[in-house]
Parts: sequence; structure tokens; C-alpha cells
Amino acid sequence: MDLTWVTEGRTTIAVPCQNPDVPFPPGTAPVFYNSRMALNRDSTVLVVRQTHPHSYLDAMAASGIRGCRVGYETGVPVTFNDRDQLAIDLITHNVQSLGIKADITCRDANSLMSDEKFGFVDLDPFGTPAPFIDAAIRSSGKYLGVTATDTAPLCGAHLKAGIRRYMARPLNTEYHTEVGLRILLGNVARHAAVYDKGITPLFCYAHEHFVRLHLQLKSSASAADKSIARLGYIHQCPKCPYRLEEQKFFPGIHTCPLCGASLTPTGPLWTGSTHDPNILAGMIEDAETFIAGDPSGLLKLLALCRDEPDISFSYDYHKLGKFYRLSPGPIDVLLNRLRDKGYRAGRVHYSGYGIKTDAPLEEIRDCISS
Ligand SMILES: C[S@@+](CC[C@H](N)C(=O)[O-])C[C@H]1O[C@@H](n2cnc3c(N)ncnc32)[C@H](O)[C@@H]1O
Ligand SMILES: [Zn+2]
Repeated sequence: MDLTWVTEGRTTIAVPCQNPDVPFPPGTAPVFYNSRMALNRDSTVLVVRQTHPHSYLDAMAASGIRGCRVGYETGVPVTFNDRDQLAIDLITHNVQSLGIKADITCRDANSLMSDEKFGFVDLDPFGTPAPFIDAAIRSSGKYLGVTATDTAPLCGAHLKAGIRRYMARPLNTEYHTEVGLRILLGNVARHAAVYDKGITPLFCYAHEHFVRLHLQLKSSASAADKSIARLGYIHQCPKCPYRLEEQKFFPGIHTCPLCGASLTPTGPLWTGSTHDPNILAGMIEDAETFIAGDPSGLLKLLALCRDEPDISFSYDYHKLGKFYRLSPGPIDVLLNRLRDKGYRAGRVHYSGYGIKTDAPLEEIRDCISS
């Protein structure tokens, strides 16, 4: 395998040689490495620096970049695993060149996670993490990281695949990214509850083509009950912009109060907050000085998440304008008008056109038109 050196964060490792103008066709790279996931890994390094787990499992390590960064940039002992021997050879080379403390195993991730426990278990598979979530919850002593790149099933573009994988009904609507994030969170909460574990989202977000979760697990039946109580539904009107958040285990049947159509439920999904404000504040402070290179993209994402209201759906600002046949002014003017009227209002982290507010639609329309 021809190798080249790459530096990500403060860590330099070897990865398969790739001409950026002629990328490997999907599935043909000798060992996977994607520089576009650097922000995803930056966020994990920051979470690990806030949480200090006693050990970290990079369950699907490929080149080992994620675990190498955790080991080198946080000092936490790492176990690297991949079922591919080529990946193991590359990880061994990278671990030796960095001089970090590590165990390296070549096993099926589910088998390893069924046998051993780790402070922080991290899943970063190709596509869906669904087949690995159960074992990861059993293996994790306290923290869990999950990446999902199967955004089409999660967000409702591939409805049947979404239902099969996550046992929830997604909805391909203007806030489908939010739906995908919350369906994955809800799925993890339900798996955790089976083992009397509750989840606390530390920093969970959707970005470009992936969803990323960082969670804390708490072992107790009451923590599990509290998580289950956070599950619910978003009911969307198929004819107008009306939508309703419902925190209930079984969905109610609802009719749109504005146009009379039957609302379509999406879920079960996680409702309310998707981050811990203290962890986020610590990450923001740390990112400014610790993340090597240009931390502006990550800092922007962290600030947007911090300021996003804890509401489980959003509106596309342009779509509202189109529906009401109004030409909307600047988004910040609308948000200020809503706040002046006493409503919560803010931007969303996953779209430049999304807004979240608890104002009723008539008030939003008035604020757009005034
Ligand atoms: C998306 S890559 C991991 C990327 C890596 N974490 C990073 O940050 O660059 C997925 C890796 O999972 C490995 N893999 C897939 N299924 C697996 C399984 N059941 N057990 C262990 N490794 C697996 C593949 O060999 C591949 O190297
Ligand atoms: Zn309606």
C-alpha cells in the first residue's frame, strides 16, 4: 500500500496515497480515510477532553485516525479495532510512529463489544450504525459516540429502509435533518432502556452528510424511564406549515387546527435538548486554543448548537415566505421581532434558512409581514 502523511488536529498519521483529483471509487480504497470527516473527529476529541473516560474503543478504526487523535491529543488509553487486516497493519504503523499507549485487535466489532467493556465506545461504520448499537450500549461503561452516514433512511428519503433500521417512521420534510438526528437519538434511547440505562446527549448534531452523537449513559431503571419519557413525535400537516411536537410514548391522532387536514406523525424520536450546556461551553472554550489549524467551522457549529432553542422541529424561512406570499426580510430581523414579542426564536445548526420558535404560525406570519 502506498502511504502519505496527513496531519489532522495535532496528530500526524500515514494514510493510503490518494490523488485528490482522482479519488478512489467507492469501496476500493485499501484502507478508508476521509479528510472531510475532520470536523466530526475534532468534535470527538473535544468531548473526550471534557469527559476524561478511563478508556476509549475505536471500534471501526480503519486508518486509526480517530483513535490516534484521541490517544495523542487527550492521553486516554485507546483500543483500536477493525475486522480488516490491512487496516490493522496501518493502525500498528501509526500507533508506533506516534508512540501512544494502545491495544489493537482484529475482530468483528459486535463480538469484541460483547466481550469487553470500555469507558467510551465509538462507532464509526460505513453507513448505518444500527447493527452495532445494542452491543455498543452493553460494552460502554459511561460514554458512547455514534456516527451515521445513512442520511437517506434516517431522514425519510428511503422510508422503508428507515423504518427497518430504526423502528421509527421518518418524514422527508423541510426539517428532515432534524428528524434524522432525533430518530437516531430515540433509537439509541430505546436500546439503552432495554439494559436499564438512560442517555444524556452531550453534543449531538447533523452536518453535511452525517449525524454524530456523543452521549453519556447512566445505569439505573429511573434514568432509563426518564429517557423513555423524552420520546415523542412531530405531527406534520401535509397541506400547510402547521406542525406539533408531542412528548408521548404512543402518538395521538391530530387534525390541523388551521386547515383541517389529518396530521402525519413522525417518530418515535427524541424530543428536547440535544446537548449538555456545560459540556458545550467547555468545548467552545477549549476549541479556541486547542484545535490546531482553522477551528472556525467547528466554533461556528458549536455556537449555533449552543444558541439553538430546545424545540424538536424547525421552519424553512423561505418556504414560509412562499406559503404566505410574503417577501421575507433578513432572518435576524424576523428572529428579533419574535423575541421582542416574548417568544423563543433562533437559528438552526444544520441549515442557513432554518428557524426554531415556539411562536404560533399566525405570529410568525405577522412578524414576516410587519
Ligand atoms: C467508515 S470506516 C471507519 C473510519 C474511521 N473511524 C475514520 O475516522 O476514518 C469503517 C471501518 O469499519 C470496518 N468495519 C466494518 N464492519 C466492521 C465490523 N463488523 N467489525 C469491525 N470492523 C468493521 C471497515 O473495515 C472500515 O475500516
Ligand atoms: Zn394544515
